[in-house]
Amino acid sequence: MTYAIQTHGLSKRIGGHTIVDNLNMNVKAGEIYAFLGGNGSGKTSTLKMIANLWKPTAGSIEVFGKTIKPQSYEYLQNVGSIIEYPRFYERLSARKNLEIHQKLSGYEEKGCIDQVLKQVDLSLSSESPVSTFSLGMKQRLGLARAILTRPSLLLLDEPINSLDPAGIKEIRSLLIDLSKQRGLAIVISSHILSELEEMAATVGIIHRGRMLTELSYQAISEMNRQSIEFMVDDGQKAAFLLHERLGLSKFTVVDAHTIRLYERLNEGGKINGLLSSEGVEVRSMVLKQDTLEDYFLSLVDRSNNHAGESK
Ligand SMILES: Nc1ncnc2c1ncn2[C@@H]1O[C@H](COP(=O)(O)OP(=O)(O)OP(=O)(O)O)[C@@H](O)[C@H]1O
Repeated sequence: MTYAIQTHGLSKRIGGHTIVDNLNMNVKAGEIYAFLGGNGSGKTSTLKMIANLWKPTAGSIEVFGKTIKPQSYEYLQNVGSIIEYPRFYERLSARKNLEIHQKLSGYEEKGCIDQVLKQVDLSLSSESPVSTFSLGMKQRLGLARAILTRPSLLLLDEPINSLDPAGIKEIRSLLIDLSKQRGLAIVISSHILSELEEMAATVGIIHRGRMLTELSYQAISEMNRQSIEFMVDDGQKAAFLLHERLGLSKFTVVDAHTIRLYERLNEGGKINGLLSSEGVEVRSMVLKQDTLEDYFLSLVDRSNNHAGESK
């Protein structure tokens, strides 16, 4: 397995506060990786360390198998990034901004500016000053600049959160295309789960500087399953009946009164009937869609409770 990024025990302390805490991140080459976490959870700080804008306090980072040192800058030729807000020479045109970037990075390939402008759908506005661009256009120009030198890894810090739904859709399909066409690994940080879960092969969830979990797409799809949630007076007895009488196995006992069933969803009435006839009181029966959002919130809850206990 080739990894675009692996961090090992990565930590950052500033002013006595640990803002990235022993973080292990694993981004495979060529995949889209959603880096999810609430405000202030440490996403930008992590990306800054991967881009060598900040030095870690502890731990290490490998990019395509090479350990990053404070003086390593060559690897950045292979890394495009938009960290925090993309800044441009506002009075200059989009094309001029890209020409300057091309010159500074020493990347000579002819025609690449036209190609990326086309890819981000800015060909028609390429001669207009950037100051006349909407936020969405600036985000797209930022992407054009980040992919201009044909990197194998893109680091995008919240590239979609300030866009309207149409803009989000556009950027999302552009990123999926880029990843497919160029085999780019893309790390996208966000605090909006629903926008990323459809496109990401892996999701990493960060909270208070710690990686709570990394999930594959397959695990995510399983999480997006439909289920029937039964609220009952006796969860154990209900579970016994489901298993022994109906031969069901795809269910989870969430707590003493809650059972979530993932099979034979069109037979809810019949199952309800059986439970009742065997003396289990069914208080409610609801069709549910588990989402990554639910999972994320439960992980954060668990982590908060754990932090509370260890104080
Ligand atoms: N230069 C700095 N000096 C001190 N503390 C900082 C600095 N930069 C960030 N922090 C703190 O580190 C924590 C993590 O911030 P970071 O910007 O990495 O989070 P984030 O997940 O990107 O948040 P957001 O989604 O709001 O951008 C926050 O508590 C923030 O206040």
